[in-house]
Amino acid sequence: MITNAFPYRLYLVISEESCLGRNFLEVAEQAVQGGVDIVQLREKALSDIEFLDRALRLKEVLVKHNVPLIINDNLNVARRVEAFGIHVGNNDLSPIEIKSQWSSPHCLGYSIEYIEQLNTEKTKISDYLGISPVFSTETKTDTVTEWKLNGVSKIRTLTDKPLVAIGNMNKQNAAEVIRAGADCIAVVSAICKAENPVLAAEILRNEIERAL
Ligand SMILES: Cc1ncc(COP(=O)(O)OP(=O)(O)O)c(N)n1
Ligand SMILES: Cc1nc(C(=O)O)sc1CCOP(=O)(O)O
Ligand SMILES: [Mg+2]
Repeated sequence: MITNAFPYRLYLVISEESCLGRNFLEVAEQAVQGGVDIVQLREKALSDIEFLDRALRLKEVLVKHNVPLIINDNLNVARRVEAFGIHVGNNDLSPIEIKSQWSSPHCLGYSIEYIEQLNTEKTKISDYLGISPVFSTETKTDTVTEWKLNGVSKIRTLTDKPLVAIGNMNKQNAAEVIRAGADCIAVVSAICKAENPVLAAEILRNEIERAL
């Protein structure tokens, strides 16, 4: 469920390469203008120095709009950029390590790929959970469980943590995924590959709001 610590509804996960050759900073700012209220920088192929450079530039844009920055996977970059938080999955630095190395109140997101994860210490100490993936997607293919709507509902019955739905989320399915129990919708393609990222974010935001 939504908390004061995680009040976000529309979550952009962005990388330079997802933006079809456009400037990713402009795409991020347009997304925020359309209603994105939290942004994750996910760069899988850059060096730490390059990742840090992109993160610093993105943070400069987001700070103007009071929108928090989450860093994917890389705790060094997250610390150096003084990010709001970090998102990790089962193949990354463990949430327990992160909490011990980077004190609260930083926000820790953790991907849920197996139902059994809901009973673990890693989940208990995380600030939000990524439902990974709700629907399979070409953007990330090394996934395990396609949760679908009934998976979202099942996870909802087992935890009060804020739930972020990710994986092929778009304007056609956002409302039903919220109604199934997600609190927040995370997207790459639906905004980064949209002809008009402002409009794409506005439509997604409206779909979310109408389902609440
Ligand atoms: C909001 C959100 N949810 C899930 C993920 C996936 O994280 P992970 O499982 O660590 O996979 P990679 O993104 O690192 O490939 C995410 N990034 N964001
Ligand atoms: C970054 C990420 N994580 C996923 C997961 O399942 O954990 S799916 C994904 C990519 C989502 O991209 P799109 O909105 O283009 O489907
Ligand atoms: Mg990861």
